[in-house]
Amino acid sequence: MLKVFSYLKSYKLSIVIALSLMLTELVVELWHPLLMAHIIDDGIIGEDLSAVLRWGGIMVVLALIGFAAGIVNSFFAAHVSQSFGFDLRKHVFGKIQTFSFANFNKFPASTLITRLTSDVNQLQNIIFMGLRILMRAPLLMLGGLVMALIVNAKLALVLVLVTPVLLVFLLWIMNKGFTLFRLVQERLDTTNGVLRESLIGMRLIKAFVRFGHEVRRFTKANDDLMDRMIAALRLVELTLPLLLLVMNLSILYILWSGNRAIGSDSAEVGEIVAIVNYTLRITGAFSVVSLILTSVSRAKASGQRLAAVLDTKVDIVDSDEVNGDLCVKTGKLSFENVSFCYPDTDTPVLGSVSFTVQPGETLAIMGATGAGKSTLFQLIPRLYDVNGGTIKLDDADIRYFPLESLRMGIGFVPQEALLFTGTVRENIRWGNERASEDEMIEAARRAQIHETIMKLPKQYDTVIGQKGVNLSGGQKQRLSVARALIRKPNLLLLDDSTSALDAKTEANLLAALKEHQCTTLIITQKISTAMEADKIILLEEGRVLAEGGHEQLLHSSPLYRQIVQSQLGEGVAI
Ligand SMILES: Nc1ncnc2c1ncn2[C@@H]1O[C@H](COP(=O)(O)OP(=O)(O)OP(=O)(O)O)[C@@H](O)[C@H]1O
Repeated sequence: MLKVFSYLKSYKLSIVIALSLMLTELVVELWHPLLMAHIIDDGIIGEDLSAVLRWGGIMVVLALIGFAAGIVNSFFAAHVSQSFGFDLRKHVFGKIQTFSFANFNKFPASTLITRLTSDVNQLQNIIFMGLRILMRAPLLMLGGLVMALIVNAKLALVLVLVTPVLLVFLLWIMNKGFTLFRLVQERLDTTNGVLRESLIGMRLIKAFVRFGHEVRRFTKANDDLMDRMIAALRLVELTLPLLLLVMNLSILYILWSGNRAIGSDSAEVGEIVAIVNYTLRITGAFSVVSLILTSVSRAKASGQRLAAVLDTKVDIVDSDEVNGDLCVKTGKLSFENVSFCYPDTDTPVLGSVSFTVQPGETLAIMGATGAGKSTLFQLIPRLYDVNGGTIKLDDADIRYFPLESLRMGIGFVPQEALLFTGTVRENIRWGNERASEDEMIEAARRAQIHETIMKLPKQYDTVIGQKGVNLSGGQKQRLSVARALIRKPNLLLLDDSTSALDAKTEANLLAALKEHQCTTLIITQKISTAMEADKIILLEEGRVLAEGGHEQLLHSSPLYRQIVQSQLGEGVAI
């Protein structure tokens, strides 16, 4: 939690200025009842007009000073809170970029969005209020109490008894509220999650006419959020009427005992007016605290949620034995007895997988759905670490490579062709921003997408909608391939990335990849693609069932033969 607030350090001077101005306002506020007492006792009861004018004049000057201090304080409070929010969002976002997939399992996208938006906002609000009014409230209570005791200790005794009890009560409510508001933020995560899924899956929802179902799902999440919010608000809303009741009873007691004190000449009218005035200010301070109690409790819950993100241990980082000089050079890849199961699960997805791909070779990986093909790919750029065995690149354990240079040397085209909002140019150059225009066109040509791009309304400047909505599946796949090729990787991983291409385009793409001698691993379900590879491995339930060239497997693997015959017909010559 302290880590979250450490981002305030950069604004020490502004905070000191804001707090000094807040103190100025406070002093002015505490001075007022004393001046009022002088006006009543010296001026009105003593029938001295000059005393009224003198004390009244001082009162006006002080009020102007307080007013100016309040305005400048607001400027500084706004500057500090907004800058703090900016820094916090930046750092949390930066931290999320370093997360491994195991970390993402703990923090799904919807909760990270809520934390980066709503939770940061809660903290910003509380910092603004803290510098503006919140910190003033306890000081006003303490100052009011001390001043009332100075004016007439006997009459102010009731305040000494009541104020600490109310403070303890407020702290108790704050603590309870914190637990309730943490639940509110969790429900907000769920609501955001449902909303996000519905918006992303809008085409599917319309096609399946599942509009009613989605509305019901959202309404349930929304209802849940409302219920939690009402429960939390009910608790904090109870505090203000209770505080006002106790403080008003105290004022009645002060007036009653003050009346008796005047009778016995142990107090003056001005003193009673001053003490009542201080009691009203203490009541005001309590009201402020109780009104922003919601924000305090919410901010505490939000602070903890953001601290949880910042304190998360990233489990895939450079190892202690990292060799800073290593980078992917030849693209030779070997798996040696690799086994793996996903974090928090105990079912092995890969077991004792071994194979080698020589530099410039193409390896096709085939296997039934769920066999572990995509998982195998994810281990190569260390999106997950192996549980057993070793993966070697250029004959060195991938754990000895600096993570960044390992990933920079690999061109990865995931199963789902994910594009970003922006132009075609921006999407291809996303793979390598330093690439020249010619290099970008070269990558597009190799990916067999250049001709298609030239037919688009603004060619490379054509804007692609969110997630590439205005492109076909095959166009998206080829753009993703171009984005990987612009890096000029020595190792290319294509996860079923040519599935939507027609046979001719696919053959051209594979031929273009071969020309550049980059080691290529390609997951595919199509025999026509696998036949183009130098070597094929058949994966079944996380194990290598067969390995070899097309002809070799036709003779040695009944399963491969079966796949070939199912795709190319029974009459294939063996
Ligand atoms: N993030 C994950 N957490 C836990 N288990 C997972 C995760 N991702 C995949 N799995 C499991 O690992 C197994 C292998 O999945 P993988 O995606 O590697 O298969 P695949 O061979 O690529 O399948 P497909 O051809 O359908 O893409 C499956 O049983 C799947 O349920």
